[in-house]
Amino acid sequence: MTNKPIKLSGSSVNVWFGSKQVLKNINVEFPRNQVTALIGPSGCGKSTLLRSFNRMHDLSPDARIEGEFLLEQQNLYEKGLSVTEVRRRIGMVFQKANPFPKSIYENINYGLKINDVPKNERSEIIENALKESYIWDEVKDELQKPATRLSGGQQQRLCIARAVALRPEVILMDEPCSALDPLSTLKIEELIVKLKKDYTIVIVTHNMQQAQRIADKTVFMYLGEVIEAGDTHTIFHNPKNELTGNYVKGHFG
Ligand SMILES: Nc1ncnc2c1ncn2[C@@H]1O[C@H](COP(=O)(O)OP(=O)(O)OP(=O)(O)O)[C@@H](O)[C@H]1O
Repeated sequence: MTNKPIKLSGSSVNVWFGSKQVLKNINVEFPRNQVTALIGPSGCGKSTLLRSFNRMHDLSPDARIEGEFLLEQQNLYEKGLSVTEVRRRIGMVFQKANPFPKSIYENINYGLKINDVPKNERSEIIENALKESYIWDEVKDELQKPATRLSGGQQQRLCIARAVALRPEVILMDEPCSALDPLSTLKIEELIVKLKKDYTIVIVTHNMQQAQRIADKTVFMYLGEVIEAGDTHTIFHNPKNELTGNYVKGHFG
């Protein structure tokens, strides 16, 4: 198990949608500068847990959330802490790349604007974010082109660039490769492994090979609970819980 300090954690987390409880007494820790994979069968609550950390349920009237969510010492649900500030520090990348229907440049510029980054600093930040996300060489001559004309894999790397431009501390990724071909998937995986030098990454994935290729730590969830968490090699090759073993061997899910 890793000895890295904990960057992000959830304690005694319970979440309901209406009367249905979808997360049950979750305790989870994400080490700094590591990639942690959340795995488990469809509907077990992986996305719900991920989204709780950057307050994506704030606008769901039927969502009820209990527990403590900490980014280091910062309580993410503290009264007076704005959602914009939480999301500046905890970026998110979604399953389906979701560029705005604007130029490549503007896709990144927008977040800088709403976070009050001075205008004269933005071009350099945009260039660096595109470089950091392994897409600069492909788009540097057409920054004014609509982002929606990029391929799916390029759009996803642009969305990662959009997240890193704000210098978050954590990047949450919800099945970022599920809509991509194998080559684009490998590029994103390479990128994720590189990004962990600067960011703490939590990724939801259904791809067991992907979890083993990129995650330092893996958390197995089942029916709204964390069944087992540990270093990825142990979870896949020597799990303590029989349910974990059956899931990673593909016996259900
Ligand atoms: N906004 C919502 N309102 C009501 N129910 C919801 C909402 N979001 C999720 N749920 C329910 O919560 C449960 C957990 O869903 P969640 O998407 O977190 O699971 P998951 O493990 O990420 O699944 P998948 O792997 O299929 O994406 C499901 O039963 C789902 O229907």
